Amino acid sequence: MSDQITLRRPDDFHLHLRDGAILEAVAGASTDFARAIVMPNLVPPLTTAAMVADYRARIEEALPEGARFEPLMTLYLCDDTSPEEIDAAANVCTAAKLYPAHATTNSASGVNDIEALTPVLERMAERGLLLLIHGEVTDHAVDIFDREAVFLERVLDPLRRRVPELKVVLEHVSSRTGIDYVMAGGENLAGTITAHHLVIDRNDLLAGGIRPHNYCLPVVKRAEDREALVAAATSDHPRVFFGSDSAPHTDPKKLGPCGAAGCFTAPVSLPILAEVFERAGVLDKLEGFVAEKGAAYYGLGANEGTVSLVRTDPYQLPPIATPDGPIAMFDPGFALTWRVA
Ligand SMILES: NC(=O)N[C@@H](CC(=O)O)C(=O)O
Ligand SMILES: [Zn+2]
Ligand SMILES: [Zn+2]
Repeated sequence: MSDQITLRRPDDFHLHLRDGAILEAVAGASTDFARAIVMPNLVPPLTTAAMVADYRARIEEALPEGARFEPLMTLYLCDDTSPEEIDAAANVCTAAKLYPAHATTNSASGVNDIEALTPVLERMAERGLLLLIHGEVTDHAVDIFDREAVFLERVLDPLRRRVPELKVVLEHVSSRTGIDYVMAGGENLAGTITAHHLVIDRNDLLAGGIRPHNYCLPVVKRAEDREALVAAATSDHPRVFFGSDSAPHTDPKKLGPCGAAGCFTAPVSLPILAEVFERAGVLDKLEGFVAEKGAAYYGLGANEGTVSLVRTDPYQLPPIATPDGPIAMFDPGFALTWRVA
């Protein structure tokens, strides 16, 4: 049993850094990662290349002195996005993000008519921008636990047939159906998996008392779904890789009568992943999941340098303080025994 793991510096292919005081508070929490795909669901959302460029400058400003961390930027697609905006975005963005309108946090300005977006998606394919997707339908008649599976047949499959040359990432895959679909999807479809979807299921959200800090979207599902995600993450599949979806909200936002969706995982992601891969008996595959496969799919070079994890006495991390209240650290339900050196 090894007591140290050294990996090529990893990437986080789905991260929320927020803005203002929360950005200040959390920017330093992701700098074990060399790069991260930064989500555009701010208030207001980043619907133009100019807004993205300004936000990128605010992130650089908020990073700790000397941090080696490259934010990879994304454009927020809406019904009004034009192919010309894609041309402009190609200079500052790595990808564009599709939120079905009202699917998740700050998605009210997302896309209502996805088919009408086809010329925009075609331009993205020409420009080499990836399409990142929050893959849930918003139809109230569809049970929330089925919304990812229904999205695949109603929305994603037709979209991929309309624009087959577009590189797509189904983000934060949460179900067996979803990950099976990704793994069978061919070379222009990939999936990201979070740390929290690998360690909690809906019992951890709802059994024995409701735990708002375990509430995220897509909502965590059955144990068998979690097991399918662990099997995929720890496999050799080339297009399944890590995106934390670390999504900080202050406790006043999480604990109200209509609590916000999102788990703050950035500081604990790597220790949780080490535990998951160790339990699966494949610690040697962790580097592929966090530092190789995603970069290859995105067409990015491999990172320079390494990060080490060392085995340690069980520990927990405290919340992060902000002027608007604490941001609780995601609790995987077991004590962490790996620490970033
Ligand atoms: N995952 C979440 O539960 N929340 C994210 C939005 C998202 O990624 O869907 C957030 O911005 O808070
Ligand atoms: Zn999402
Ligand atoms: Zn997210």
